[in-house]
Amino acid sequence: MAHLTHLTLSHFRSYKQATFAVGARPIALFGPNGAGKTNVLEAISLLSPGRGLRRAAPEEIARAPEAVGWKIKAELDGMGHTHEIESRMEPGQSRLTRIDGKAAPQTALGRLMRILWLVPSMDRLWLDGASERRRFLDRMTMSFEPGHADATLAYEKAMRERNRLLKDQVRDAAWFAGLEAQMAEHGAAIHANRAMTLDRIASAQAGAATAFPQADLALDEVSTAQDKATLVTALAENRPRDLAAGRTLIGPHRSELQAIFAAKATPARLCSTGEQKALLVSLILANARALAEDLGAPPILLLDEVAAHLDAGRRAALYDEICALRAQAWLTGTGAELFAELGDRADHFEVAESNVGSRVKQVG
Ligand SMILES: Nc1ncnc2c1ncn2[C@@H]1O[C@H](COP(=O)(O)OP(=O)(O)OP(=O)(O)O)[C@@H](O)[C@H]1O
Repeated sequence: MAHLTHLTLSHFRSYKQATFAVGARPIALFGPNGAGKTNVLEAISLLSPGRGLRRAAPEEIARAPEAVGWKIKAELDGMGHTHEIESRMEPGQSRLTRIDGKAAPQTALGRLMRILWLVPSMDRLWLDGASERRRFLDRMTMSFEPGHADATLAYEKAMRERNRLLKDQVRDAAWFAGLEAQMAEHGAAIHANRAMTLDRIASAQAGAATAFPQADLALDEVSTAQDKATLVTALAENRPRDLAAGRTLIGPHRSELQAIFAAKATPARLCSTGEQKALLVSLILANARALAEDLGAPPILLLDEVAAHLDAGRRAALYDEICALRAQAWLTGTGAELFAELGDRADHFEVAESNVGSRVKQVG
């Protein structure tokens, strides 16, 4: 079972310096608003590729007012192997990753451990714009296939260049054809990876004894060609419309992830707030179960205020399912509820703000 054993935060947001040791079982962080609970989860999320669960600019994370750069150090126990992971930023430099003392690309983190998260801003996932849902789908996809990140970056790079041609009204057919071939190649890979994710999630939901409602996911590809040959033709044919719009109007960057509350045949956006949250939890748990099956170990889960909008029955089911998964889940909450409901199935830490920055103290 892959889990963190130690976490040290230096000059990270509200933390000047904090170290804590944790076990493999769930970890409950409780404390008042602004104490620094989400900051801990964000630090862990920065041990995976990307900008973390707040999608913050790396320089914004350095502890104000001194802002001398920040560092996160963690020890990972991954099925018998231990690793030391460091993610840091010095002022004026870009983010650096080290694994076992050696510089490593961020993508190496995605292969070392899988981290999934649910944060309160995702409570609006089914209501907000399609780009949030694509991001959600792509994060699930990267958890199954870390190489999905490379395909996405390569596709976006080629698309940005094509968009520049469109904006500047350049009409060089060979130039367009070269970029469209790249977009089609990576776009087809993106589509295939996303389709594999939907299959994996559907079977993980169908085969599980869970109290959470099944969310049927589908990709609306109305304007999106799916294989390389069709996409390259569609991009070429769409050039006049794209030139008029000044940007690329078709491709996997426009796909829409649709979700249906299966038992009610209701689109997620029309469900109640609690039902929408339950669908999200259902997907995260399915993602975690599928990964546990693929890798032989569950992912690390970061669940920020996950209890919000869930009724008591669903909260109890969530905690039971996390424990059954044997995942190292990091949960936050402001009150005694988390303490009472998780009881001695979790290690409890009190987070408090002091004059030397946030503090984390184990209390049970
Ligand atoms: N770069 C930074 N430097 C110093 N403090 C920061 C920085 N970024 C954020 N903070 C502070 O960190 C504090 C803790 O934030 P965090 O989101 O972790 O709180 P929380 O315990 O999750 O609270 P809530 O229950 O309200 O969600 C906030 O008061 C915020 O102002």
